[in-house]
Amino acid sequence: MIEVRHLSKKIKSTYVLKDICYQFEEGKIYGLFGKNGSGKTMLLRALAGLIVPTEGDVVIDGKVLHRDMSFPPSIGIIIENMELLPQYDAYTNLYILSKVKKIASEGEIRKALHRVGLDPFLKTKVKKYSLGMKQRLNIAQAIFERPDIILLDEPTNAIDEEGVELVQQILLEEKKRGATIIFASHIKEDLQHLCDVSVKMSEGKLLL
Ligand SMILES: Nc1ncnc2c1ncn2[C@@H]1O[C@H](COP(=O)(O)OP(=O)(O)OP(=O)(O)O)[C@@H](O)[C@H]1O
Repeated sequence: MIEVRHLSKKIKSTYVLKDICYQFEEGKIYGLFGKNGSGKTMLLRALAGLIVPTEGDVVIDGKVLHRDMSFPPSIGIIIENMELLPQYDAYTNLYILSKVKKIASEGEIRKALHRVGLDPFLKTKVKKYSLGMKQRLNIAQAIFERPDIILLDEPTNAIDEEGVELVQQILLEEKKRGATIIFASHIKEDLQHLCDVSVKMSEGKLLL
């Protein structure tokens, strides 16, 4: 379970997150919706431990981020401006990442690529990928180690219709596995129907 306690973030003199209190329950899909600049990415960054709150806490399974741990121990994430390693192919990108935690086998890496609709044996360097192919690889990167928490910022960005269906299928499969999924989107149509809970954000606040 992820508990957000009176979370605020001030950048320069502006609060971009304002006193957010919320509990994300295990094994559910949450959609954060809201206009550009409403704070969705910032909230995902706070949940991932990528920004330190100005006030309040993020508590994961009873442990406070930045006090008891630096980052959530089991997390997969797509965040804005993610950088893949452009000079390598898709498999090598995930293979290099897999050496950090040593959770995923080579077979599991190829399976993750297959799940997002990429050819697991394609030797093309990622720098030659289309935007949609890069986004598919981002999704594979977020799920291939079967994390407990999956945070996805605009997961269907640049993805075609067929790809969106794959993303939908993957989210449902990951939920079935027990993962807690929180995604942010400013488009309601493609993923909202999968959400157990849809939450609206506006001006740094959750509208509940
Ligand atoms: N590095 C930064 N420095 C200063 N302000 C920032 C920074 N990053 C974001 N902000 C501000 O924080 C607010 C929330 O931004 P955030 O990126 O979380 O919005 P969002 O809801 O994800 O928008 P989008 O749908 O465009 O991705 C915005 O007002 C933005 O200008």
